[in-house]
Amino acid sequence: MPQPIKIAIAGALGRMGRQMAEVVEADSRLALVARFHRSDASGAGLVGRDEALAVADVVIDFTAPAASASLARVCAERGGPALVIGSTGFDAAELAVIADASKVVPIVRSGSFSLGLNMLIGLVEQAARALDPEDWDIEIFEAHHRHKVDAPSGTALMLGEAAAKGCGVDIDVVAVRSRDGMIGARRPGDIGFAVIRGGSIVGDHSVSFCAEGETVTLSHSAGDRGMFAHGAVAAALFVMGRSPGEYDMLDVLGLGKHEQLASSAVERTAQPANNSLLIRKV
Ligand SMILES: NC(=O)C1=CN([C@@H]2O[C@H](COP(=O)(O)OP(=O)(O)OC[C@H]3O[C@@H](n4cnc5c(N)ncnc54)[C@H](OP(=O)(O)O)[C@@H]3O)[C@@H](O)[C@H]2O)C=CC1
Ligand SMILES: O=C(O)C1=N[C@H](C(=O)O)C[C@H](O)C1
Repeated sequence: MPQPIKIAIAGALGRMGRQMAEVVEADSRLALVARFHRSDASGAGLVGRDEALAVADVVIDFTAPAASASLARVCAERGGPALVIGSTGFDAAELAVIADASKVVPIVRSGSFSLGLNMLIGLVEQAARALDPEDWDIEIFEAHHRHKVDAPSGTALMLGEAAAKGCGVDIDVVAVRSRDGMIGARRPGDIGFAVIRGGSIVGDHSVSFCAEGETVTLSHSAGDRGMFAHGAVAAALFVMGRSPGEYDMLDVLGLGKHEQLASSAVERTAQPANNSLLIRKV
């Protein structure tokens, strides 16, 4: 029986931090060795960040962009541990910090650790490739709970990138992230984003392809945060002992640019698991 992987959880008092602790504690392949909140907070089962990093093999981080970028920098400076980052809402400078850190430590970062959502991304790219953007307008919709602070969601942005990739265009050129007032007719080839926030919605996303007289909609609805946590566990198992680099959920699922490397992790995740759903669908 291999030694359990030592996991530290950042943002331990957040919605995902609390969910992660439950899922990690229930998984015999993992040992929850530390939970930390803001870097110097302690008490109530929490330790300081540096203490947590000293004892962990992998840190799982669902916090906020600045916190995740700073955590990645610190992990790189100390030469570990490996990181799984689920935070969303990064700007270019923060992404550059994470990319730099990934030259020293392995990092899995994804705007969604949902298996179904990552499958949807492939379907969206395929549909966008098949449908002529002159005839089929692409519109992305997302809905989240009232506490969410970034928009569009990280997932909506990933879906937009997939659609743009399928169309062979640059998302930064075609994205329309807000509309208000006399904005004029829709420009052919634009990819629009629409956002709602309310109540306790865990996360709904859809991508509509709208033509004259017909609309095709691909959608995903998250029912609870547990499945994000199970996806993050699969990412932690994948990233443990991996070479430095920035990986995403497609790599974890064996479908990404590091496909060859990923296949061994899929075998590892196929050990006795409470995330068997994930394995069956890989
Ligand atoms: N990739 C995925 O599959 C998923 C990603 N997410 C993303 O994860 C992130 C967290 O979501 P959620 O758990 O709902 O959010 P919460 O606000 O519930 O939790 C975030 C936690 O991070 C802490 N935090 C915020 N800023 C900092 C900082 N600068 N330094 C240290 N700690 C900080 C917060 O502390 P405090 O309360 O003191 O501010 C809080 O404990 C979001 O970016 C969200 O979009 C969420 C679900 C799934
Ligand atoms: O903040 C959330 O809650 C979520 N955030 C992620 C995102 O921005 O896409 C993933 C999920 O939809 C929940």
